[in-house]
Amino acid sequence: CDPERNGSLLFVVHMIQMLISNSRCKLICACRQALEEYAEAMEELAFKLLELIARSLGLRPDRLHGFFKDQTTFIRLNHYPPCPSPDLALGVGRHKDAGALTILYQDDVGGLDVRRRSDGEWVRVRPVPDSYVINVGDIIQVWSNDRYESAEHRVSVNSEKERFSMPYFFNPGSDAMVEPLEEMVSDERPARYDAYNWGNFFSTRKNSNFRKLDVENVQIAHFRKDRP
Ligand SMILES: O=C(O)CCC(=O)C(=O)O
Ligand SMILES: [Fe+2]
Repeated sequence: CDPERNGSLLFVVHMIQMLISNSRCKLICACRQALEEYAEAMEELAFKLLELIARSLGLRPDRLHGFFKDQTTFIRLNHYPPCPSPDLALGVGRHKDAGALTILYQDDVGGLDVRRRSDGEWVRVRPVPDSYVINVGDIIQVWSNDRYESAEHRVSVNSEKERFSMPYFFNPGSDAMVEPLEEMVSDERPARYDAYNWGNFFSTRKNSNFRKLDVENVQIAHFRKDRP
């Protein structure tokens, strides 16, 4: 064993390790920067959508802004590998988005299904290039006292193609108490929900959101005043 040769081998290994971790770091930094820029653009869009929703409810355009001071907004990067038996597996189990708004980017593979209210059928959301799918979440359903509805959806997998999607979940601060807005409540249409704390609701929900459950996860229906 030649200590000099060993030393230079170790040096080469060390250099390779440095190169690998350096390029990994560069990749992570580039990815981080792209995501930060994306998040900024999404936030701008989310506030515009929030204003449109407020207007559609006859409210001041900035009526809902205050709830988003200490946002718990996040982005998820979803990868659904191909599955040889798509009938036996789901990419994401049925659920409703718990937050205020979801701005979903999906590639051209398709797999998002929305439950049609009239007959309970699952309907595929056809991917449209250069466009987003906007989900109204549970919070807007509650704020609007059921004028808006959070749609149930799921993701089916594809037998041949992998699929990518990137939802931006626009959520209020964890201290926010969610309840029907006073402007949405009247003698003819009393508040349909009791107030709940968003932070507690979300931490309970996210622990089991995407598993196939025998029992229903926490839902806004549990806060309905007319629940059985
Ligand atoms: O991948 C999708 O199209 C939707 C994913 C989804 O519903 C979610 O992450 O909440
Ligand atoms: Fe979702």
